[in-house]
Amino acid sequence: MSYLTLENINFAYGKNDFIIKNISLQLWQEDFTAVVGPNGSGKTTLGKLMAGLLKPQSGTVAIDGTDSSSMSLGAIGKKVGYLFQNPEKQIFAPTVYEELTFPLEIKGIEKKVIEKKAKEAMEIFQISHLSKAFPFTLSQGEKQRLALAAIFLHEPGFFILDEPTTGLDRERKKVLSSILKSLQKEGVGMAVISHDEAFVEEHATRVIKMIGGEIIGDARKSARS
Ligand SMILES: Nc1ncnc2c1ncn2[C@@H]1O[C@H](COP(=O)(O)OP(=O)(O)OP(=O)(O)O)[C@@H](O)[C@H]1O
Repeated sequence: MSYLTLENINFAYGKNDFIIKNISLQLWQEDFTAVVGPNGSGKTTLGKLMAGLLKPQSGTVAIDGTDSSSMSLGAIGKKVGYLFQNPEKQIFAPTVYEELTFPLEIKGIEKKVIEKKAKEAMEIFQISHLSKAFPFTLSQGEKQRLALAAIFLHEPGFFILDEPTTGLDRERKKVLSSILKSLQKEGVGMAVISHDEAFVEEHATRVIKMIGGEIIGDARKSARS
């Protein structure tokens, strides 16, 4: 079964023209899907619709078999993690450690379990040495790995990443690439909005091309396993 299923989606910001025009799309966890296309073609908007952050004027988005219009944002967050183009948008706490532990505390999870989970996430995302740092002083790559670690703690089955390589040097890109590869090995689905052709070439098993709010290409590079 596809993990994300969009059917006849139309979306406009307020009273403006439609930005997304009658898109139907199925995304599978087994794929690493890249969404490409020129600036303004609607990639970010489509990503936010997939993640339930925007609601379409018409059409449906089903997440893991459930119509997302009947799901709370919290319930959606457990299924789909969304990395914003600017990771600063999703960082709130005074330290890296608290950024990771706070959402779990609100959930009422036991302190020892929280500590273990946060430590594990910091190791995976290579930010253990920054545990006590103020998140806003981190580099772009570190902020991004922190945002990814925070998403990871919700254990979503699918990640949607908006331009994840922007502002990363070659080394940081390598770190990100290996993290995404190991997440995918564990069965987490990936959809990446990207202008980075080398990154898309390296990772994507499927490439969706958008122009003017429509899908004009959908090519699979390797068989879905
Ligand atoms: N909050 C908003 N309110 C009104 N219009 C918006 C808003 N966000 C985006 N748009 C418009 O929607 C269109 C599609 O934008 P979107 O960001 O989805 O495209 P994109 O393909 O991701 O572009 P880029 O590659 O530049 O990030 C653009 O014309 C943009 O100006």
